[in-house]
Amino acid sequence: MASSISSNPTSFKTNVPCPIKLSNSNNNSLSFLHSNSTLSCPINLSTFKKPEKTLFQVVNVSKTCESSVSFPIKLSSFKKPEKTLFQVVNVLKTHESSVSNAVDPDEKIPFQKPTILVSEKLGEGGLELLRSYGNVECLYDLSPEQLCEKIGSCDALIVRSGTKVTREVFEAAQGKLKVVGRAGVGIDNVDLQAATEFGCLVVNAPTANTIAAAEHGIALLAGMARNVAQADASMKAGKWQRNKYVGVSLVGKTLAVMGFGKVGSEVARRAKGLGMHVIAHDPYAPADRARAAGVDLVSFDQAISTADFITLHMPLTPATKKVFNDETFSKMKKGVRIINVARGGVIDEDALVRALDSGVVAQAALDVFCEEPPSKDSKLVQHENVTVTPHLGASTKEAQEGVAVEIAEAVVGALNGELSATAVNAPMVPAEVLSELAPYVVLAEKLGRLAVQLVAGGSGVQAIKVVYKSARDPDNLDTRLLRAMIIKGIIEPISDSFVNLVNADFTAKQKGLRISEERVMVDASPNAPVDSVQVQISNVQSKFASAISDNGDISIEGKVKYGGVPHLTVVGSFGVDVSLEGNLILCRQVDQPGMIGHVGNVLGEQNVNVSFMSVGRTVKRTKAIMAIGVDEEPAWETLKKIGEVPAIEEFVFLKL
Ligand SMILES: NC(=O)C1=CN([C@@H]2O[C@H](COP(=O)(O)OP(=O)(O)OC[C@H]3O[C@@H](n4cnc5c(N)ncnc54)[C@H](O)[C@@H]3O)[C@@H](O)[C@H]2O)C=CC1
Ligand SMILES: O=C(O)C(=O)COP(=O)(O)O
Repeated sequence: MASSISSNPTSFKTNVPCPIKLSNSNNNSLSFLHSNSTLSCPINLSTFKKPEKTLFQVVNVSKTCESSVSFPIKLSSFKKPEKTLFQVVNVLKTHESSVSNAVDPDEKIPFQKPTILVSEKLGEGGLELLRSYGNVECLYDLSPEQLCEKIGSCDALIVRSGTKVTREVFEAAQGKLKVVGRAGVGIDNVDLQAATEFGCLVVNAPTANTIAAAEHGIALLAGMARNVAQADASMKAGKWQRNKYVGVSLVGKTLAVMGFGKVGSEVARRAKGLGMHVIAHDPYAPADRARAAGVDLVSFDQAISTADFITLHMPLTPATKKVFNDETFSKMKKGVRIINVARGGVIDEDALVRALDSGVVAQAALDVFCEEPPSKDSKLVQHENVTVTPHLGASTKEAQEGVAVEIAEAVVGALNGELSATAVNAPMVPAEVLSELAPYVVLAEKLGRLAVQLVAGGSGVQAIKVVYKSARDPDNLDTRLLRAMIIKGIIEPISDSFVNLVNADFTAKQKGLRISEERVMVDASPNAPVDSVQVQISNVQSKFASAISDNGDISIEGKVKYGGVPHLTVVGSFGVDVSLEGNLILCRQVDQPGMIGHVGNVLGEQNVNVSFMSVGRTVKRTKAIMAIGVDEEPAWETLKKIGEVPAIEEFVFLKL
């Protein structure tokens, strides 16, 4: 008879402040408790070999922690929280012990305030909000070394464009850093790949400085056209040079907006108000949005070759790096004027100096530079036809207050484990979609968790297929969030990886998991985004043979029912209906009267509370599957007794 108990007892997440404590919840087991019950790790001490050393070993493990250890152990003070817990469990597994007097399990665990490092000047409104939630440290002008030294004790980091958040920073954080907040738009100063690998969420504040940047672009455009900065400097030097500073008019001139996003479109609107003819180039902007603004979307070459003024508003990406270079300057109208309020790196600065010297570019007005601040002897900065500002696009009082509040809200939300609408390295789901998907997120994680526990040891999970059935058009179903949660459910029970929305796809790839998805339209309620979710694992054996469907895969399916509760509805070829709460026992039995009572009695005698029971069968009086929801984890002896009921052919205990 096949039987099993899940061998990996851990289930935890660390993207919230996570105080844990060890407690002897009864004479025979040691439990990790967690304040918001996401961590639950009962360890059966009867299997340990050296009882007296257990506690000592745990303390030794905790010496990898920065501060001295006392019970309760605070996971948040460890350098690698997710690894630490796993290590502790491993140490405990090598011993046999009962730890008496560890901690009172009923003792309340205080909320530990997260540490938030603010490395650049942030508006007071945002700081206030952060202070009401965590311990805020404002440390400006840290060197890269100082930042790496400091980051190991921080849960969140808030930066603007001046702090380079490199791979070294994430490495130095050793898993402690949960979120980087960019108080602004451009995230080219954050190593997103490294953040993703380390499961660190990156959020930005994409809207609050749009108008400030657009207004600065217009200020540079008008100021450059009329030589305002040069004339001012000349007068301050005691001169009166009216003939030297004759400008050019804007009205009737063609302005090419490169990057028709938030800032670009606001610049376009304002330029039209100045009487300019505005064209734009943006490979990803919808033509109808441009048309509605009275702007023609044109090709890159058309834009740069017809414009009198070119204003840059695209992000710095590998595709846009140095797109303004010798070759593209040579295609421009002689005497063109360029404004850059986007990123210095989109221009080859040496090539721009050459274009200015040759007169192809008459003037440039630059707020941003490849290297910030640029060197004091930069030929570009010193060029007499160039106007410069020290990255001031977002620097208005209004924008800075707005950005500070926007980022503080995003960071606090992320520390609370909420999904962020401004995440840049995780599925970004609009708030209304998020609330609609929330119950399915729980269902997805539980189905992943169940499916992987059905795999027989040594099978090696590789190919996973997820089928979403929905009454809605498959193209309107954004499944990224659900896929990530299924991956989390699959990976966490079988490894020491900490998986979150940020690193789910990356971790799956690293572990060699191939996830394919299918969206199927079915006749169901259009009010629900999803009718059912099915998880199949191919090419594996199951420790519960009945979970194998007709096509040879482990297959389980679930639905969200009755006010948002996730239910398991299909196991293999058997229909069942059991809510996915607590733990689950699946039994295959000969379909005959009295089975529910029999098994219920065995559990009742051991004081295991049955929360739900459901029987599913394919043919009457042949085989049936009984799904039993239990609040407590039954002792091994109890499960054994279930297995000894003559009509029961196989059973499995699964932890949700
Ligand atoms: N100087 C400053 O203080 C500030 C600078 N910025 C910078 O301005 C830029 C634009 O910001 P937003 O408008 O808020 O971003 P956005 O994301 O709303 O717009 C960027 C637009 O560029 C387009 N784009 C992408 N690749 C392109 C390419 N190869 N050619 C042409 N267009 C391309 C995108 O499709 C998008 O429409 C960013 O680089 C941002 O960092 C933003 C605020 C302040
Ligand atoms: O938001 C952006 O992209 C900006 O460039 C603004 O940068 P800052 O926050 O002023 O350092």
